[in-house]
Amino acid sequence: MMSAPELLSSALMAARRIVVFPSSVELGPVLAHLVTSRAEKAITSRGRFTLGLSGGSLVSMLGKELLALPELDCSKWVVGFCDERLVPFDDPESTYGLYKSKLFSKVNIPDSGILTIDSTLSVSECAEDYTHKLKEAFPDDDFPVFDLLLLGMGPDGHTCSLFPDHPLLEETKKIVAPISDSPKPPPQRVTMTFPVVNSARCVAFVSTGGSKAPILKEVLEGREGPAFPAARVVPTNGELFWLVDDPAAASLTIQVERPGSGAKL
Ligand SMILES: O=C(O)[C@H](O)[C@@H](O)[C@H](O)[C@H](O)COP(=O)(O)O
Repeated sequence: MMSAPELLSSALMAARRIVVFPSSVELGPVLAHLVTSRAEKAITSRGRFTLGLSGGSLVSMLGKELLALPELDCSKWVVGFCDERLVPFDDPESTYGLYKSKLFSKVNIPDSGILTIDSTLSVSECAEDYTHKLKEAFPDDDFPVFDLLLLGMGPDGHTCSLFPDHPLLEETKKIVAPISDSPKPPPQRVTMTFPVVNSARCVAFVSTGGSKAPILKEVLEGREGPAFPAARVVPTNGELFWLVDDPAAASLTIQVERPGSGAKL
C-alpha cells in the first residue's frame, strides 16, 4: 500500500503531461495551438487571456509559430513576464526587447496589455513597481492567476530567475522578487515567485536539445537531495505540460506521450 506522501506524489505526477516530439518542427505548432486554445477558453470565460512569457528559445519559437497562424487575434491578451533582466529595452539581453521585435510589433496586443518592468529603477524598486502592475492587473487575486505561463529550464534546473539553492526558492509572500546575484548573467533581474507560478491555470515548459537530457531526467524522475527549481513547479489547481523534443527526452525512462501530427493539447 502506498503511504500518504507517495499517494500525493503519484497524484501530482498524474496531472503532469510529458509530451515528446521528434523535433521543434513538430513541437512548435502544438505549442501555438496550446496558446490559442487556452486564450479562446479564457476569453470566453473571463473576457481576457493572461499570458506569462519567458526568454530563451521560446522567444523565436513563439514569434515564428504564432505569426504563422492565419487569424491570430491578440486584442484581448494581457501579457506579463515570468522573469525579466534589468537592462534597457534596447539592450540585446532584454526579454521584452526581443519579444517586441519578434512578436509584439507584429500582432494586435494593445500596449496597455503588455506589463513591462521599468528598467530605469533599482532592482528592488523595479520588483516593487512590477508587483504593483501585476496587482493592478489582477485586483481580485492574492497571487495573480495567469491563464497560461510559458517557462523554459536552464541546464542547471533553473526556471524563471529561480536558481538552485537560492533563498528566493523559499519566498512565500512576495509576488515578484528582485535578484541581484543571478548566477546566469545579467546578474540583476526580477522574477515571479513560486506562489505565482503555482497559482496559474496552466503552465507549459518548453525544453529542447540534447544538452537538456541529463537535467530533464533529474527534474522529471527525481534525484537525491533538494528538488531543482523546475521540479518545484506544480500548479495547485492547474495543468502542467512538459513539451520536449527527442534529444532532450533521450535519457527518460518514465512514461511519456508521443502524439501524432496535428495533435492538440
Ligand atoms: O533569463 C534567462 O537567462 C533565460 O531566459 C533562461 O532562463 C532561459 O529561459 C532558460 O535557460 C531556457 O533556455 P532555452 O529556452 O534556450 O532552453
